[in-house]
Amino acid sequence: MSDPLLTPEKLPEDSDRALRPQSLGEFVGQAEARANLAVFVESARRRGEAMDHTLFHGPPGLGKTTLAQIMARELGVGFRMTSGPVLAKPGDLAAILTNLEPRDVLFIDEIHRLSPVVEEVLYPAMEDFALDLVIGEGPAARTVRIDLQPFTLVGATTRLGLLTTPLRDRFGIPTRLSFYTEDELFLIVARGARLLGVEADEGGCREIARRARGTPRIAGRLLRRVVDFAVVEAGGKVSRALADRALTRLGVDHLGLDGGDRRYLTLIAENYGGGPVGVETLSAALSEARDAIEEVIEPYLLQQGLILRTPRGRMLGAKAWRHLGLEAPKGPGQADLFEG
Ligand SMILES: Nc1ncnc2c1ncn2[C@@H]1O[C@H](COP(=O)(O)OP(=O)(O)OP(=O)(O)O)[C@@H](O)[C@H]1O
Ligand SMILES: [Mg+2]
Repeated sequence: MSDPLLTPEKLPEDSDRALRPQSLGEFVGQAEARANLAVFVESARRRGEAMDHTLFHGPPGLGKTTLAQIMARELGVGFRMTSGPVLAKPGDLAAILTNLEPRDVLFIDEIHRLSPVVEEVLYPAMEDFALDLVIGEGPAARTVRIDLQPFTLVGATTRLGLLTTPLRDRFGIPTRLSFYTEDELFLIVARGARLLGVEADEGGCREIARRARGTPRIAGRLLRRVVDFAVVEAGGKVSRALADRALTRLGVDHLGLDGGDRRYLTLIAENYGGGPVGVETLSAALSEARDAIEEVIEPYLLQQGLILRTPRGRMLGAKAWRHLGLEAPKGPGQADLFEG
């Protein structure tokens, strides 16, 4: 990614632990998902059964991992964590599954990156809490079924569309996470400042929230950087003026866009007349992986109406032209047909 400050992807130095909410009650936003999960958790507890398999999907940094951990804690069960790319062989997954305690939560991050042979192991495990092992080879080979403890699989993915249908269908509770509102991010920033022991006024917290790209992970990261400026230049106090100055110096504009976002928008405006232009073309021109463009850059720009997805490619919305301070070209097929 072009700008490590604004990427919603997890970076090594994110010491998430301090700011990570520990219970559903502490978790801000995603009201619908939270309310539903509270019911499913309570029901599973009362019945003394494993909660149904749950799939979290949505852009990076919105709280998928956090919610999975909270679920285990609220269910009062163990939490095991792995990820699609880490599970190379069927045996890797089988080893984890056979070691689960009853009703444990097994969290598989990036579940869209499971290899097909590993995914095969998951089907009977999810459906019947069983493993089908093949013993022997050739005509003598036979399948032996091993029972597993009942467990809850929690999957997370930034790319729902890349999940196979059989896998997707085995999740009883699919849950979509969406970008946070400014008010929700305000609460998250204010809580973060409290936990970090920093003096931050309402205007300061709101300025950070407004520029956090709808994403709690970015809100936390911007807060830490603004606090650095506050400590060195403002006696440790985060005010609106200090936050504005710090964020502007960090290249984060008033919509929360960073250099990479602006490069993307400017490219479409200046080289492709506002589009439509295909994502492969953009990927080549920006030297960014197509996945990064689709998973990290575009979701927020789409949500903000800065770009539009059409069958022929991406187009700039009227708001993007205004934001770049450029005149939208007139004529059919241009952005003003898609006033957004
Ligand atoms: N609702 C929330 N309230 C407060 N902080 C939150 C909330 N959701 C997420 N966070 C914080 O944002 C950061 C990112 O959350 P998390 O790691 O759960 O995101 P994710 O969706 O799993 O991201 P990825 O797709 O990259 O794995 C964490 O530091 C967490 O503390
Ligand atoms: Mg995660």
